[in-house]
Amino acid sequence: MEEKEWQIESDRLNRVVDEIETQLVGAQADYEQAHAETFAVESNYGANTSINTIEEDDTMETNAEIQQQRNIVARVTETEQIMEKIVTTLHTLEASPYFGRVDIIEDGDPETLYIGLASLQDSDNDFLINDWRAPISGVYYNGSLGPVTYPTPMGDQQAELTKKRQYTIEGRDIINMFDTDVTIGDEMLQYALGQQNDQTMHNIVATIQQEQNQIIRDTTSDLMVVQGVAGSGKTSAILQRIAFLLFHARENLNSDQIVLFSPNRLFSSYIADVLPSLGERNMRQVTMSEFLSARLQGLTVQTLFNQYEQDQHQPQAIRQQLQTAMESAELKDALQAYLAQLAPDQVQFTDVYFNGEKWFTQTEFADYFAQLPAAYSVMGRMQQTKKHFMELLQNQMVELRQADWVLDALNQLDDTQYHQLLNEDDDVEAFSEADVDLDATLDQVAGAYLTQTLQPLDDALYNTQFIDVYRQFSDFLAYLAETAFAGIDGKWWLTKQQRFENQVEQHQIDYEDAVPLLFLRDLMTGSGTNQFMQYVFVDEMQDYAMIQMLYLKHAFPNAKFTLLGDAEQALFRAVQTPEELMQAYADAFQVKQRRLIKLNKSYRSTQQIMNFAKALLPDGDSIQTFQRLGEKPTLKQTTSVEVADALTQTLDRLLNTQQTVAILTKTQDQAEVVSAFLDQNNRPHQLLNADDRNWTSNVLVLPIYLAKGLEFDAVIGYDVSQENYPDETSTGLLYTLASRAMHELALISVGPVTQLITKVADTLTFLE
Ligand SMILES: Nc1ncnc2c1ncn2[C@@H]1O[C@H](COP(=O)(O)OP(=O)(O)OP(=O)(O)O)[C@@H](O)[C@H]1O
Repeated sequence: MEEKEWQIESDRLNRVVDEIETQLVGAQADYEQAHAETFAVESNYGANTSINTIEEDDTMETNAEIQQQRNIVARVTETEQIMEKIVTTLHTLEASPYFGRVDIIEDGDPETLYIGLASLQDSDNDFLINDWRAPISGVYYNGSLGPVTYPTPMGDQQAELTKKRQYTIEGRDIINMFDTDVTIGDEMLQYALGQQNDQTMHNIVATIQQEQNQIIRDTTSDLMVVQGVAGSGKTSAILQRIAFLLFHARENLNSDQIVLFSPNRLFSSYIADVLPSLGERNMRQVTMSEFLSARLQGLTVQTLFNQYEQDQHQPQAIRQQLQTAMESAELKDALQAYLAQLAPDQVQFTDVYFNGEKWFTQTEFADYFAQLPAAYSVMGRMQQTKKHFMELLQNQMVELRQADWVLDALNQLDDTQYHQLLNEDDDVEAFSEADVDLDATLDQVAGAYLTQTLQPLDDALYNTQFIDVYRQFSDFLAYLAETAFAGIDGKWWLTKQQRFENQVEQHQIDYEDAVPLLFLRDLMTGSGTNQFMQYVFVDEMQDYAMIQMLYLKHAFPNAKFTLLGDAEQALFRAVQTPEELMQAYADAFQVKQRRLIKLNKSYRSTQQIMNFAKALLPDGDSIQTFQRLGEKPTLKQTTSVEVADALTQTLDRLLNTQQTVAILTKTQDQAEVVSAFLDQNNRPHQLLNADDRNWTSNVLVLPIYLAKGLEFDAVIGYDVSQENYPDETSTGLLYTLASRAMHELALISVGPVTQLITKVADTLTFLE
């Protein structure tokens, strides 16, 4: 580019940074003032609340005052947070003010817009930088030169795009800059992708590709399914999409209303920096096992990974069939059919206890339920039963105000406890009148005491704990036996029932049973839904069973769903085509607006690594690779005697040029073997398992399934032998393994290499 052009850009950059620095001085001062104010109010608030609580006559006044003080604290804290955010944003912009520019002609007027991580206005309210999420910024990512449109509140606006320029800027220095005419050009991407991995993911806003942009900027789909090949930017798209949604619905959406189901715990820390780097708070994150455990308190839910490890030891055909049946969408139909035919005497009621004694008995619940009209659904009758017993409890509480044990208990209270109970009654007027009448006061305190003391009972009723869900589920399994569900002989269902009962006795539950059990409970009781969640994201969707997806839809009925995954990376179940998946989800979710997006271009790995990974797949040809060159992956065949040496040599070689090296194994047991080899040879490393949330070492040993969604500079695939990867069912594992590597891949086989790899030998370099 001409020197003059550089000069113009450089001058402008300097002016923008000057403006940022000026604004920073002001913002910093405002922030410090806000901080001082919060501190002053908080100190004051603390002092005020401690004065009056002992003086009983002042109690009411203090309460009102506390409320007022709280409001003040909330207000000043909010101001402080806003100021802090402005300062942080300005610091971010100072480090790199913008990365893109578009020149457009709109209604005959030329306009130049600069695009960065956040917007910046000067004192005349002119935009010096536009937020990458602003509607106009869309043309930077989407449009080729020529006519473009972008959305405005008044409808689509037409414009002519005459220039698109990209920059790499550090502070006041333009490191690189070039014009491009189509989408975001290769040079910037080359640079971004050639970097070494520093253990956490980065945002990609400077180089978002057109096809990724569709996912990020979609605001209308109720269900979006993204099938994207390994390294195509699915996870990146999720995170930038969240930042985009938070920007667009700032008033109506906050990050607590977005949840991401992530494949494993390591992944959560891997992506933790992306949203903060974009000036947003992280969404909620949970793995499926964590989500289920939270809903099944008291039981240890087996994880998907335990299930996988267990299957390695006992791949029994029948167990597999039972599992598939338990995970199918049809199981939900079976649950509904079961409930529809459930006779009152089959409902498994249980006693509700208080202080070790039965308060309401199983028979009372059963009798009440049985006399309700059978025309109502089980759920309807159950809710009526719950309502009835909750009212009954309320009435009992009124009667019990005079009971001896209650009066005795009140006599034991000291003054503070007594007054605390009085204060718990938030009906202020009733309290002031009651104050003059001793009997009424006592009655009121007794009422408050009972409400507090019997709260666990109220909770138990509210949570329908009068149903024994485990016995009910066992009965459901018997029903599956009777109906030979999924064409499986009843005797096998009975063995499943037996296993379930044994497990529950040990406070455990199989992964595949957890969702059906929760579904049964929720369908019986009308519970388990969260109306507040607005967006649900599921990464690695191919690892979820259909029944689990249905359950998520049930649990978050108001949420829009974005499901992302790669059918080829299916480690735990059979591969499905994207169209099949979309159809299945769309039928199951019954949504109006749905969209299927396919990402076929892979960005993570060098072309050589991807050529190998693609070759492993039957339809690998459809995967496009990004032109970034490296060495061919290597393969070394060794023996069980020499493997430890081969491993250490390979590791040492890779560490010469790469920062992070992951040794990926098929199972956790093999990871332990590898770790022992490295220990013997004094190679520092970290062995990871399913409970780990983060890592610190630059040499990691872990099973492939825990590396899902992650990436490393170099990967060593440990023991790619025929014995370890015997047939096509292992293709997904090898493909996932290979596609975790950004720059280098080395494979080691103990004994003969798997045929899955020998047939693609030309994509590899063999080492002696
Ligand atoms: N537009 C882009 N600009 C820069 N880097 C990108 C872009 N798209 C993807 N990448 C990089 O490619 C790598 C893979 O992206 P990401 O992890 O989002 O892919 P994925 O589809 O979720 O992969 P997988 O399914 O294999 O886990 C990351 O390092 C990401 O930063």
